[in-house]
Amino acid sequence: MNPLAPEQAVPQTEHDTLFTTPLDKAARFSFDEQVVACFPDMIRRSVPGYGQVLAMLPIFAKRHCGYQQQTADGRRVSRVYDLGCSLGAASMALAGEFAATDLQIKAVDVSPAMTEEAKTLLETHYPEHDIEVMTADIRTLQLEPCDMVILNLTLQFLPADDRRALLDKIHAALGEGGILVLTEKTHDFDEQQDAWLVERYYDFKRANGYSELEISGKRNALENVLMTDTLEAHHERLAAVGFARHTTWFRFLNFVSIVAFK
Ligand SMILES: C[S@@+](CC[C@H](N)C(=O)[O-])C[C@H]1O[C@@H](n2cnc3c(N)ncnc32)[C@H](O)[C@@H]1O
Ligand SMILES: O=C(O)C(=O)C[C@]1(C(=O)O)C=C[C@@H](O)C=C1
Repeated sequence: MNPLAPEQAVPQTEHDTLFTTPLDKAARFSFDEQVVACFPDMIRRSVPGYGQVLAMLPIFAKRHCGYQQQTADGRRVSRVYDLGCSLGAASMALAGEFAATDLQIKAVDVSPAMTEEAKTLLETHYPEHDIEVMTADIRTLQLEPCDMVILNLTLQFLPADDRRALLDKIHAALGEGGILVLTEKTHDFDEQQDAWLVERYYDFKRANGYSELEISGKRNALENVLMTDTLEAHHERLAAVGFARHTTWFRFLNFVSIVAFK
């Protein structure tokens, strides 16, 4: 995939019209069938830099995955976890750049509507690749030894108290030299700076065709569902978990991506 044309990474599907009519104020955002149907369009129009981040994943994998893992049938592969995989866009970005025999991907999501569709998409596009799609809660899932873990916009949906334990588990599963790529929406400590970033983020959504009603409907539905940390809190937590180095390699408004090295 060409990082300069990352829109190729995002499959084109149904247009996101979920918040075009006023909703019950208490309706919580959930990754159900309705979201699945328009998810690629929703995420492309809602997350600044989504395509660019996906496009860099195979580039990072090629530098940091050293075929360190052994499969049940004795092959040496790089094992990658895609945690909170949704429709498997990150897995797809990786599979597209690796020979089928070099990589083993474990894509996990707690939403059965997501994993059902992810399975179909991955089997259709990459029938030869070793990709397992699992419906599971990543908080209780046991991780096998691995070379790379992707948390692309997933940690933000876990209860705050569960985030550290997941990162501890990832750190323990990664082999020496392995990496975690952590992409998140964040907020800024400074209220004024935060307000500016949030306003420009809404401008980004407006520029992508979302109306005021859709923007406020989504904001209400995400309240207490998507809970952001500051960039500093992410780095502090990664340090506490024991990652030797961690660097913010991408930032676009309030969205960031960090790579952490075991
Ligand atoms: C914004 S989406 C992730 C997007 C995806 N990684 C991508 O690159 O297209 C967040 C996903 O995390 C999943 N999720 C939230 N909590 C989870 C949990 N405890 N275990 C597994 N998946 C979870 C949701 O079901 C949803 O599909
Ligand atoms: O914060 C918002 O308004 C968003 O739409 C962000 C976000 C995310 O970061 O995951 C929220 C839900 C959907 O998964 C797509 C994008």
